[in-house]
Amino acid sequence: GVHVAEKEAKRDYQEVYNAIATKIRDEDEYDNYIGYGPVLVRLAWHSSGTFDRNDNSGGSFGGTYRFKKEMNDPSNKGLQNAFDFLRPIHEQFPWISSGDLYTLGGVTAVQEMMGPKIPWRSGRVDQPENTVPDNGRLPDASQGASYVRNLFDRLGFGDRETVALIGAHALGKTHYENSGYEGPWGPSPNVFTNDFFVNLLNAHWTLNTNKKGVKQWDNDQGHMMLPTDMALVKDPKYRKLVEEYAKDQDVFFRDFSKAFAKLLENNIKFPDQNKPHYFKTLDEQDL
Ligand code: HEM
Ligand SMILES: CC(=O)Cn1cnc2ccccc21
Repeated sequence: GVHVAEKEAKRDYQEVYNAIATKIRDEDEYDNYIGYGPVLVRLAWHSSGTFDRNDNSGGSFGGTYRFKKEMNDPSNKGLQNAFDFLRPIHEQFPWISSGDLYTLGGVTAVQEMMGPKIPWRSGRVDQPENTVPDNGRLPDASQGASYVRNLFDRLGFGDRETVALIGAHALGKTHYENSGYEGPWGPSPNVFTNDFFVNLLNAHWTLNTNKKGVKQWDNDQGHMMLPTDMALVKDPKYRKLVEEYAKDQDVFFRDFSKAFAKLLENNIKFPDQNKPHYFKTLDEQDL
């Protein structure tokens, strides 16, 4: 059922944001100097994307990613890097819940990669191991548009929110050892832009079977797209939205911010007193 967040305690969440942001800035060598930003965004998404609106199960509230059943979900391969990155932050701030930490990590990463401000509320409460949702709720990249539409409908999202959210694939890269897909990163792996949409529309894409026997789309500049990425330009309704976001990064940022905040809060009811935090970036604080 829907979880009720606990009333916000007198805590300095900007301090936690700053610790995460400073660590992202310092540990820049990870993944061939892409850094930890993208994998932190993926952890926030995967810890929230288990939500099912049909029975109000899953979602970020209980911080259940910390348990091996969820951590070892094949869909979560590679996210241990984000978990290990956050461990010293959790030791420094033991009062923060796992669910709050995993979602705050994604918010910090988006903002420090020059993405939009993401409003964030605290109050998630760690739940026991017997509340871990089943594996298999996160999306399969080999599928087409109708699969994507159904999966995001289960998460409570329409077409506009779905296309905006997948725009996060402007960040980071795919890794053979995690998902069986591989591709050098896109034009801006650790700076948030609308490049994913521009790329989808402008490049010439060829469907190949890669070294792991997995089908993926490659272009002549060495970039790649997943089948579910390509579905966004094959489906006419999705394509309209891709064209809109490729033309206007501000509209993409506005829609991404709303949808990402909603994703991280799925299945949670927050007390009115828990106001959304709009965190300052390190640059805005001259740190
Ligand atoms: C149809 C929906 C989606 C599918 C099938 C999908 C699938 C994937 C796959 C296969 C990877 C590569 C993982 C690896 O090999 O390391 C990946 C990476 C990534 N995904 Fe998605 N994804 C989806 C939606 C999303 C959403 C909604 C977000 C965030 C809002 C997101 C954020 C990311 C990020 C940031 C990476 C790069 C991670 C890194 O560089 O380590 N994805 N995704
Ligand atoms: C930047 C780009 O389009 C490369 N790319 C395309 N699809 C992706 C999925 C996950 C991570 C990176 C991805």
